[in-house]
Amino acid sequence: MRLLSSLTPLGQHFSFRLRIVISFQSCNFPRLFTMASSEESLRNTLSQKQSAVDAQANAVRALKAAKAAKAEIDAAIEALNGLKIEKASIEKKLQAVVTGVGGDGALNRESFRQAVNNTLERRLFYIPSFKIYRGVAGLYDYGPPGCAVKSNVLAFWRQHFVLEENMLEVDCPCVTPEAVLKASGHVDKFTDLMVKDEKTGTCYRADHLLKDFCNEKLQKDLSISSEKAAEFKHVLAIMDDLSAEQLGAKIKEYGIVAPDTKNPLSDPYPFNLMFQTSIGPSGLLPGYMRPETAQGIFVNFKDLYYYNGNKLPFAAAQIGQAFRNEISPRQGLLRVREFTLAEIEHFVDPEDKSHPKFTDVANLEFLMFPREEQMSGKSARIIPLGEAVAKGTVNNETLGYFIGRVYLFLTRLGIDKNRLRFRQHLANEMAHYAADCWDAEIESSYGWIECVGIADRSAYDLHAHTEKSGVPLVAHEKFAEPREVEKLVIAPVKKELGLAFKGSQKNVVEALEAMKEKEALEMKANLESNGEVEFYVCTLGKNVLIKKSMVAISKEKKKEHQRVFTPSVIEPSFGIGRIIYCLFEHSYYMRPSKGGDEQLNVFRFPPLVAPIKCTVFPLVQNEQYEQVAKVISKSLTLSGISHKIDITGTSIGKRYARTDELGVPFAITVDSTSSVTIRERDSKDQIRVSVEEAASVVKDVTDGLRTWENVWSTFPHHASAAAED
Ligand SMILES: Nc1ncnc2c1ncn2[C@@H]1O[C@H](COP(=O)(O)OP(=O)(O)OP(=O)(O)O)[C@@H](O)[C@H]1O
Repeated sequence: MRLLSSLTPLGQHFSFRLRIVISFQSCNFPRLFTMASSEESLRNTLSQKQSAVDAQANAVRALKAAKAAKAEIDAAIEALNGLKIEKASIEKKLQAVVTGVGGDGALNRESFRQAVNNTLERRLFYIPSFKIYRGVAGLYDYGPPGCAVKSNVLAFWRQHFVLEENMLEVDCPCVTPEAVLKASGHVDKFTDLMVKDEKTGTCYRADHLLKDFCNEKLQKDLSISSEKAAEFKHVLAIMDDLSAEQLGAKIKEYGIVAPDTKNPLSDPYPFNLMFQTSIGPSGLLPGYMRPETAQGIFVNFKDLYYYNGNKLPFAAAQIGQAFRNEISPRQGLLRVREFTLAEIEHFVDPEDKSHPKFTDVANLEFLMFPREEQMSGKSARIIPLGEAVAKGTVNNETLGYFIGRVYLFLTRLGIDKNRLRFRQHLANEMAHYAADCWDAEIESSYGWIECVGIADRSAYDLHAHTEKSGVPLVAHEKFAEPREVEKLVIAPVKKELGLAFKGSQKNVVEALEAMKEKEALEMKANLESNGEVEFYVCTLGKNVLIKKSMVAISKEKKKEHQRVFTPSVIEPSFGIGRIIYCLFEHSYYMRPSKGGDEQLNVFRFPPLVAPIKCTVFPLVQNEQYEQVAKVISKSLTLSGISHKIDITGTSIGKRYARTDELGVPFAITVDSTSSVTIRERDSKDQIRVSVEEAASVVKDVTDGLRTWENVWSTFPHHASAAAED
């Protein structure tokens, strides 16, 4: 019994069963006792006791085994939980890798975007155009603060580029005759592939649907195999190479349907993005709304070159509206149908693309994403600009110079340098004539967005307009001494060619004249040895047989006084709306109100771009304070500082919150007739200055002549606006 009493509850359970066995057998003792001797009886009792001991020992062993098993089970459960945690963390990491943000990034991005956009629309930074008529997709109005930000961005653009680089600014019409855009290639090639919902007729950009499908699979479907993931990545990489047929085949293969209705889609077909019009009442002169401002500069090259004293290099610049009839405008200001472009066309000698001021930017270091690194699946990394040009990653110094200047422009506006990268175009993204292209991409809640394209377009545009207009858009290099040069002369014999090729004679003549020196000299050698040669005429799409009598090829020596050449063009092209939207996102943050019960919106715009630099508040509604506020307002006006007086009777805390939401960097509060406080938006710190000094202090800080830290240490101050409520 001692043994039993020392057992655990499980042991007692076993012992209970044992006791039943014992008592059952003891019921039979009296009858057995009469039939057996006392020895036998004792033996029986002993044997029964032995059985009981054995049973109890078994029970103890079973209990021990159960205990060991329980420990094992606990350990297994712990291991399972550990594995589950590890799995969740790997899932998060995978999500982070594919989305580029935290594991729950998609949700954060969306709620962040919603918060920014609610504030932007509520405070009239920008709003859908024609809202009372239910709006039109892809058209937006800038309201007062948005307009002010835009005009500040453009003013800084003019300062940073036109003024500091001595550029020639022009302003050309938006309505452009067809001939100009035919020459530039826009009439024939400025297209996107479109698909239609077969039932409703709603249009979509075919590549966007395929891109969205692949991205969604990669980002949200964690169950796809690594082979499938590689396939989707490959499709994304070759997207720009896909023909209409290939794009259509992929859409069918993946079962992509109309996103809004799930209806089947038509085959993709090209849609020209230009808005067509006709110029004048006759309707006989077709025209388009320009899709870019650049063409206005190219067609004026001759006059601008003359204006510049017939000297290269020089740059012309233009700010203006561009129009693109986007198939499916989306993402707010990022893809719209009318937008402001600021473009620079820098004309340079193709044989000398060095830049005298390259050393000014060579030491800049920032995120670059060269073509090779993209192809090998690596990430953008920080590269010194000087190194990128020296190693040939960036094609030439002038292109590199503009990349550096664009970096400085964007970061001074307030774009976060850690969310800005320069991505080189892949070979399939570049036009065949381009020497090199880099996009300044800014990361927003929509991902990485191309905001500035910086391209070396070689001589393509000027060549094209020379050819179509018949006006040579060329530059001259005058030699100090005449130079003897050997020139290749290709003289097709039109009579012979006409007899042989009849209607195709013109194609053959043009192809012969377009031969490069190496090809022409090879033809000459072949004609001399064989008398005839096979020649591929690209516009006919076939070989023709050229005989010796059909063309004369020679090299002649000539004295030349100048070199005539078509300049190369390096073009930085800024989408102002995209830059502004990214700036809104990079500047926005929320902070708790003083009581902590509310989240307040703030735009931390640098003074340079802030829509209003300063607000003036009389602390309470009172005649004397309002008079002081008017005096300060007058001196701010004289100093050229944009500002606003807020004399509403609301609490000072509410008025601060309202201006923080507009991104106003400074607030002057009139709380006496001799001195006032100036509060800085982000730190909420305040200094006390005399009424007479207030405007000049704000001006010094907004103009960047003094820092806030400097004025803070100079004037009496106190931290974090105790009186904000
Ligand atoms: N629909 C648009 N809405 C707003 N900005 C645009 C639009 N299309 C182009 N931009 C801006 O104009 C700049 C120059 O235009 P570009 O022709 O190089 O763009 P793109 O390569 O056609 O742009 P995307 O590929 O995004 O359509 C771009 O870097 C971008 O900032």
